[in-house]
Amino acid sequence: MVCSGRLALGALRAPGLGTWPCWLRGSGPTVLRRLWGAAVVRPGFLSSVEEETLRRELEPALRRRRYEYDHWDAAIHGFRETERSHWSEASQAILQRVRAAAFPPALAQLPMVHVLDLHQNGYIKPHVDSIKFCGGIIAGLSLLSPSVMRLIDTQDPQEWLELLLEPGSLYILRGPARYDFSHQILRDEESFFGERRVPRGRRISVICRSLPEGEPGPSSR
Ligand SMILES: O=C(O)CCC(=O)C(=O)O
Ligand SMILES: [Fe+2]
Ligand SMILES: [Mn+2]
Repeated sequence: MVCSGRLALGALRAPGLGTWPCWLRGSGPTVLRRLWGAAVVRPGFLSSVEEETLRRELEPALRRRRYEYDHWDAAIHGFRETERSHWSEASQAILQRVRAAAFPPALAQLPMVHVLDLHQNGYIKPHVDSIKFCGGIIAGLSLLSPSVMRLIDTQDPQEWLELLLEPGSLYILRGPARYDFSHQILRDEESFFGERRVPRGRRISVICRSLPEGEPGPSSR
């Protein structure tokens, strides 16, 4: 699915596409060219049954926790989170699909999956994931609420890209999108994708990451 004529981004042509897809918008052709293949969204990656499978499995563990707000220097506000290594068979199959879509077969991955529950008034400030805890690829599923993820070039704030993350979508950040740009999730008041208002409700993300570089993979332990 492409949305022709909506982007006003000049004559940029993505490989294999007539125009840029309608879930990405950016400051201009340069950023789109730089991040093509590095910041990827796959809308409808999950079926509604798969989304419901994950949600139902995660809800009990999340509900036991309280939303956290009070860390003044923290990147994330209004959230609760958990990490999970044991999953039902149905969820394992879903996560296997995510891993296959996002990671080259030989790349070592963190066995723990990060589950982040953002309250409807929660948000994520611009940050770059620490290289101590995260390798070169981040892959996240979004459940429940749509949201806008904004990437900003850490060297040049004029260069930005926005990702529209619908429930059931998968996003992948790698290469320059992982290291040269910060990422954030907009708070409800600022949650617009161009002209389009994207009301932010509660959002759950399920995030797989590759192993930090220099960290011995499971096979070499
Ligand atoms: O919720 C997301 O999809 C992103 C979370 C994030 O940026 C992080 O935990 O570092
Ligand atoms: Fe992050
Ligand atoms: Mn975290």
